[in-house]
Amino acid sequence: MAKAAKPEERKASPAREHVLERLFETVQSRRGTDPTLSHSARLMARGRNKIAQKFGEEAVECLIEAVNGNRKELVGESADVLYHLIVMWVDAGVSPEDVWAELKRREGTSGIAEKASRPKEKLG
Ligand SMILES: N=c1c2ncn([C@@H]3O[C@H](COP(=O)(O)OP(=O)(O)OP(=O)(O)O)[C@@H](O)[C@H]3O)c2ncn1[C@@H]1O[C@H](COP(=O)(O)O)[C@@H](O)[C@H]1O
Repeated sequence: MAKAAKPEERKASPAREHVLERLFETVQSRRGTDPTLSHSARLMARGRNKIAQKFGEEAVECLIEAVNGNRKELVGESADVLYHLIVMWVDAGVSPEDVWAELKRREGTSGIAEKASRPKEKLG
């Protein structure tokens, strides 16, 4: 009988990672296409400020659902945030691999320890 993987040996769900990568590829393929046929193309044609504004709006809607304890709505708003974040990555030339690499670089470093290691800001 196969042994159950220890928590540290368990791989991240492939489906979770792949859906974001597929979405990235889809949005990237929409760049410069007909904005009447693709919401992503329309959003990117409206420019970086509009993309950033939409991301900010979706993030605020997401945090409102979290604060209000609306689990189902939080799931939907989270999907909106991720979609708009991916549009922002495509527009800025950032790839999912860039972000995964940064997350992997941080693996195992506590946020508390990282903050404590920062150079102290000078006062006054
Ligand atoms: N995940 C999404 C996704 N989430 C949200 N949205 C759209 O985002 C829009 C948000 O509506 P809003 O009124 O807030 O935004 P807006 O139309 O820019 O409005 P204003 O700022 O002008 O007021 C809606 O049209 C949603 O359908 C998405 N549109 C596309 N995707 C994914 O992107 C793929 C490619 O889509 P297209 O680029 O449309 O082909 C799709 O197959 C999906 O997988």
